[in-house]
Amino acid sequence: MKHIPCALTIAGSDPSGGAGIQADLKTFQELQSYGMSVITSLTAQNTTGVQGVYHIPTDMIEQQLTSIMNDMPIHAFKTGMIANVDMMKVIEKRVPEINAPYIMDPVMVATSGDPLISTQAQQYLCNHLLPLATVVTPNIPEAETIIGEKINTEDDMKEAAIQIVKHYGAQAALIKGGHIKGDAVDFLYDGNNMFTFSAQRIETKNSHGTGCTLSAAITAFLAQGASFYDAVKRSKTYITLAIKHSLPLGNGSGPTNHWAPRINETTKLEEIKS
Ligand SMILES: Nc1ncnc2c1ncn2[C@@H]1O[C@H](COP(=O)(O)OP(=O)(O)O)[C@@H](O)[C@H]1O
Ligand SMILES: Cc1ncc(COP(=O)(O)OP(=O)(O)O)c(N)n1
Repeated sequence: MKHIPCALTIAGSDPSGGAGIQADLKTFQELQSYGMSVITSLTAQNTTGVQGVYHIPTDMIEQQLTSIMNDMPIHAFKTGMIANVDMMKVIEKRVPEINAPYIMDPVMVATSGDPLISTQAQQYLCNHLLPLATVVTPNIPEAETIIGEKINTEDDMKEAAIQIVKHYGAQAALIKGGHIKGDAVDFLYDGNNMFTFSAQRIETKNSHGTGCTLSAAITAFLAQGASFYDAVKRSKTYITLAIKHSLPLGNGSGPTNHWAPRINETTKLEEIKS
């Protein structure tokens, strides 16, 4: 039987389907990796913001992980919303045992401005989980929180990527440029080289879940054995298409379109899946 790439997400649930676990599983499926999930928190949220949160007890988070690890292969995994230090301790213990590329989306605050993790958890994430990450994918506000400095320019973004690798010990850092004016430019530093991934900015308010979707795509491609560079390049193509065809749903910031590569863009689909 052909190798079946298996990708796992450890994250919070977004019942409106644009971000969190739901975005991750849709992305894994679209990009042809088998998707699995461990749910850390249930949020009540929609395109306008977060209305409520219920945290899954840590022993149940651990049990979900155990069930998967005892029975299923994991070729790459990502984390998203990990709301508190106790949850982080469970994940920290399991990362070395999973022994696969670890993509960390350091989710802190939703685009709506609603906080998704506690202040102590932000600190713990920087000091304990970041050093375990194969690649960490902060947006600009998250990168600012990690390094404790403002980021205003593309040079600041590159400097942040270098600092996160050198100071916090992540193997690679991808700083995403969604929250800065101009083209949507992301920088990847892998400890040796700085790579630039650029796309024209698409004028839309419907960008709910862009970060979750991008990191899930990187996870899906790394599960298939892609190199770092290829995984990020193909993921950037995917997220750009997903934003280009984003969906005007809800009264706030609508979701990206996870099936975008199938919309009259067959050449793009080949480009992503090759
Ligand atoms: N309006 C846009 N047009 C094109 N690409 C975008 C746009 N907004 C964000 N992106 C891209 O989407 C990805 C996620 O970035 P970002 O929005 O910064 O993350 P997050 O959702 O974590 O805040 C990045 O590749 C970024 O460059
Ligand atoms: C459950 C959950 N996890 C993560 C996020 C943040 O998603 P992100 O892709 O960073 O984008 P926005 O939703 O902030 O646009 C979330 N909202 N919910």
